[in-house]
Amino acid sequence: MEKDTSFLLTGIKFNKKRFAGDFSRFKKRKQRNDDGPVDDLSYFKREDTEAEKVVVSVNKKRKRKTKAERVEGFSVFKGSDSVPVVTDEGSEQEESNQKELNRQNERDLRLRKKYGIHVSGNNVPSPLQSFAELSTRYGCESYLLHNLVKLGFKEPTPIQRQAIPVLLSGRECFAKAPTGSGKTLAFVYPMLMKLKQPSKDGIRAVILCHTRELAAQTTRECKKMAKGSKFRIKLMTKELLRNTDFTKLPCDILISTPRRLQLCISKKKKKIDLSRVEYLVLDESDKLFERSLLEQTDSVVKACSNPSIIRSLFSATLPGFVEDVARTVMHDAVRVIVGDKNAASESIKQKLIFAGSEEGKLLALRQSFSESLNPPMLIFVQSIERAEELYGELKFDSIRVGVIHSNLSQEQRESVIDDFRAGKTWVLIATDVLGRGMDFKGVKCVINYDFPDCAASYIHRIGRSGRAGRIGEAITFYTEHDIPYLRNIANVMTASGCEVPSWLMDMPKKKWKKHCPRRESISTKPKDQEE
Ligand SMILES: Nc1ncnc2c1ncn2[C@@H]1O[C@H](COP(=O)(O)OP(=O)(O)OP(=O)(O)O)[C@@H](O)[C@H]1O
Repeated sequence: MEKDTSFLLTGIKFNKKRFAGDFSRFKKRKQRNDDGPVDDLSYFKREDTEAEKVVVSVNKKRKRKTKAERVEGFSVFKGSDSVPVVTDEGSEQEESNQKELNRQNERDLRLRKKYGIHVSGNNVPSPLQSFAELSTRYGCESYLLHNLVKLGFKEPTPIQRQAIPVLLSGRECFAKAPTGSGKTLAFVYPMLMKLKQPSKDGIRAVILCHTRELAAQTTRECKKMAKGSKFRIKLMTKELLRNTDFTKLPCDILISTPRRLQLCISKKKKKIDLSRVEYLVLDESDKLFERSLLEQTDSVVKACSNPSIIRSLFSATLPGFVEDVARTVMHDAVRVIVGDKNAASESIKQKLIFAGSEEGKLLALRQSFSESLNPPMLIFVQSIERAEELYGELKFDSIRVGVIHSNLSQEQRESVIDDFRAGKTWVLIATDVLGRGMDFKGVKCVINYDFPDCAASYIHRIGRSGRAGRIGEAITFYTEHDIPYLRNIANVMTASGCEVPSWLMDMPKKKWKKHCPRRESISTKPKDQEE
C-alpha cells in the first residue's frame, strides 16, 4: 500500500485553538511543521497493538502465497482467487506463516463475533480493530485522520470495521447494516483513500442515491470527510444538468440520483463520460433496484464501463432479489452483513398502537402531543394527498409543523429540510420520500401515522430515529386494514430485540404485497370548507 502521505498535506490548516485538546495530543510526536501530518494515532483507542503488528506482517506475507483460505461463510459471487499453492520458501518458514495466519483468522473471527459482523466471500480482509489501522495498515493520508478527529469519531462502527478493509483491498462489496450505523463513511473513506489525489482525467467516482435530498446530504458528508484535500466533489443539480458542458466538468466525485445521471448520459451533445469511473457506490441499493428506478440505475451501471471498476452496494435491507442482481454484475465480491438480516436498529423502542379508525389516529396523535411532545419528530403517511391533509389539520395547532413530498418544487423541499434541521419546525410530515437515508441527528421519535407498505419501508422509516447508537422511539398506528400485516412487523420487532405479545406472534403470516389501502380522509373539515 502507498505510504507517502505528504503530498496532500500542504495547505491543511489545523485550528489549534478550537481543537486544543486534540492538538496537544498530536503535538507530542514528530511534526513536519505546525500544520503537518498527524503522527500520533492515540486519539483512536487501540485494542491490541501487538495484534496490529501481526496484521501488518501477515498482510505483507499473504501476497497470494498461501492457499486461498475462506474466512467465513461461502463464496456468493464469482470468485477469482483459485490461486494455486506456491511454496517457494523453506517449510519451517511456511509453517510459521501458516500459524500466524491461523492466529490472525481466529482474531478476525472473534472480532466479527463481537460486533455481529457476518461475511461471505474468498479471502475476506481482516476487520479494523481501530481507526488507527487506517494509517498503520493502509497508509491513510493524515488529512483524513484529522477529519475523523474533527467529526468526533473515535471508534469505527461494525460496518466500517469490515467494509473499509474490503474496499481498500480492491474488492467489490455488498453490505447490509442497520440504519444510522455509519454506512456513508464506510464507502466514502475508502473511496477518498483509493483516489489518493484529484486528477484531471474526468469523473473517477460516482455515488448514486435514490432521492435528491439524500444526494445533497451525501455530498455534504463527503465534503466534510474530504476537507483538507483538493478533491472536486459535485452534486448533480438541476442547474448543472441544464447548463454544463460535461466534457469539461472538473469533477472527481459525482453524487447524483439515477434519473439525473441517466439524463446526462443520454444527452445528444456535451454528454457525460463515465467510462473512467473507478468507484461506483449504489447507496440504498435495494431501492435503486426497484422497478421504478431499475432502468435508470442500470443505464448508469452500464455507462460506468471501466473494466477495473470497484462497485459497492449498501443498504439497511437486503432482499433476495438484490443479491440476485448483484450476482449478475459483481465480480469476486464480499458480502458483509451486520446484525440480523430482517432487523431494525436495536436502539429503537418500537410500539404498535391500535387506533381503530382514521379519526382515532388523529385523536391519538393530538393526545400524544399534549402529553409529551418530544421534537424533532417525523410522521410518515402513505400518500401526498394524505400528507397535505394531515398538514392541513395540524398547521393551526400550536406546534410548528412542516410537510414534504414529491409534489413540492426542489426549492420548497430544500427549504422544508433546512427548517427542520434548524429546529424551525418541530414536526415534519413526510411521505416515503424521506423514509430512507436521511440523517436528522436529533430525531427522537418517528410516528407511522399510516402503516408502512412493506417491512423494508418500516425498517427504514423508523431508522430515522435512534441513529449513531442514540435511543429512539417508533410508534406505528394500525387500523382494521392493517391487521393482516401486523405479524410481519412483529417479526421485525422480535428480530430487533423488542418484546412482542404472544398473541401477535400467533397471528398468521401473510405475504406482504405493497400494502397501500384506500383510507378515509384525514381531514375533519367539511368538504365545502376545504381550501
Ligand atoms: N464511527 C462513528 N462514530 C460515531 N458516529 C458515527 C460514526 N460514523 C458515522 N457516524 C454518524 O452516524 C450517523 C449515521 O450515519 P449514516 O447516515 O452514514 O448512517 P447509515 O448507516 O447510512 O444510515 P441509513 O441506513 O439510515 O442510511 C451520522 O450522523 C454519522 O455522522
